[in-house]
Amino acid sequence: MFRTLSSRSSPTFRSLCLHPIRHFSSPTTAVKMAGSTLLGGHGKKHKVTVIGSGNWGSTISKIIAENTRENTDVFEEEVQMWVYEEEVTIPKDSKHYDEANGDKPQKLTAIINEHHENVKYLPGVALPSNVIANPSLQDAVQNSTILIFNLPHQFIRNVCKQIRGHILPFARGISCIKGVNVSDDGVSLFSEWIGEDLGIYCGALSGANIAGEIALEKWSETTIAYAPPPMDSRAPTPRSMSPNPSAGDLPETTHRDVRGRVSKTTLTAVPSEYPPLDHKCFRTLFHRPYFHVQMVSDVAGVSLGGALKNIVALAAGFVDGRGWGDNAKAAIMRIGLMEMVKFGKEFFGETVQTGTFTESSAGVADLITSCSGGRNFRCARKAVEKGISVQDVEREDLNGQKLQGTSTAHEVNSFLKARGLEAEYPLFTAVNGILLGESTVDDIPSLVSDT
Ligand SMILES: NC(=O)c1ccc[n+]([C@@H]2O[C@H](COP(=O)([O-])OP(=O)(O)OC[C@H]3O[C@@H](n4cnc5c(N)ncnc54)[C@H](O)[C@@H]3O)[C@@H](O)[C@H]2O)c1
Ligand SMILES: O=P(O)(O)OC[C@H](O)CO
Repeated sequence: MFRTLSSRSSPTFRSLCLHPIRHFSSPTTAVKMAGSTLLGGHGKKHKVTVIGSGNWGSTISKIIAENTRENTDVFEEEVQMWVYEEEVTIPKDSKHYDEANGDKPQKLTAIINEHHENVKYLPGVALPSNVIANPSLQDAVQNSTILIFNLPHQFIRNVCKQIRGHILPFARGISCIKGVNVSDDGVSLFSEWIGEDLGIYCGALSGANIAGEIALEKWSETTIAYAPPPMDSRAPTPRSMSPNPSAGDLPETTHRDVRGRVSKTTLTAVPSEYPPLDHKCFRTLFHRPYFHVQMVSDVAGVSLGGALKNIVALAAGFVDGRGWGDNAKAAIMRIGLMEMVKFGKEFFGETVQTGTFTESSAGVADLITSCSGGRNFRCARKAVEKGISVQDVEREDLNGQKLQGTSTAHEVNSFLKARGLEAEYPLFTAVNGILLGESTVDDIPSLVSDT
């Protein structure tokens, strides 16, 4: 059913492996050197906005604000964080609970700006005071050169609609969203969808990144995929400092999309008054001693890893909830990883590197962590244990946080079904069938068996 993956020693395998950019031996030194020596000396600084403030959005805002504070020659210290405004009651067990206010609901942005804590989506974690919660999308993105998209994928379309025409034409994005966009035309990644919709270049961040652990500064790794568009590396940065596989002989305003085609989006170059937006700059923005960044250029592989592993995590939760133990979970991960690679190769072509799935944090590592303790896994496990739907568990247990696996399973299934390819992806198909009540967990072994 599947093509066999290349053996470790084969040239094909070697050429597909990742070649991370290794910059410096110590993370702290890296931040300092990159900020003061390599990126500084430009007239303007980058302003950063994080669009989204959930569990991961708040954690990423914390990371970024710590780094903008340490690199004020490159970035404006203040980080705007767009918050989907809601009225929130501070929980009684929170240190910010105030007897005088009691259970009176308050605006989430006001709570964050006063107490420097997102009491609803990241309770108990102090945010740096340079994270500014902003309920206005258009105000939050104004004059920002770096836009970090970090919200559940079901909301991104509406958010992009609201900011279109209100961002700098030369802004650049990083999508931290784990999901895929399916339409009649096919399947697209949020990084490419955002880029095309807003007329900017957008890379992707994904990894074995359970937000709660990183917010507590427990060590983890992540992968950032960013292929700087040619016009950015031509103007301010010597080519040798900005690895750029998308360059070549393209005209000034064009670049290659994640599938290796010449993009229809016309880009505006980042003016040379700003420090160059390249791998070093993004590493400086995201890397912390407890959050290690690997820079790559495979945007499709990184985005697909983050999206598709959520379907596999649901399957892992199903078999765990059924009480089948670690062997069954390992089988789910093995089959899931193969379907992820197959999907990437089949629909995103040769630009997708197998090594992104098999070697990076955005691939196999995220699969393992998500199948061990992620929300999709936990909710699916509980649903089977209690005999209720995954959506019911999500509503009851997650306090407004959103699962990405359920909608991704449906979206990927409708894409495969329309092409008559459901049987080629038996695990993805089984998960969708179980969510719809058409199959049971007991059916999984026979559904995924290729013998
Ligand atoms: N939480 C994690 O551990 C984690 C880690 C890595 C990646 N991710 C990915 O990050 C992305 C963001 O997830 P999260 O965990 O930060 O979110 P979340 O599930 O914790 O929070 C839900 C967010 O959606 C917002 N929201 C609710 N209704 C909305 C609306 N109508 N319009 C816009 N926003 C609305 C809420 O305000 C809240 O910020 C997802 O794609 C997720 O897969 C999450
Ligand atoms: O909690 P989940 O299932 O949304 O997964 C969280 C992260 O994506 C794990 O890397």
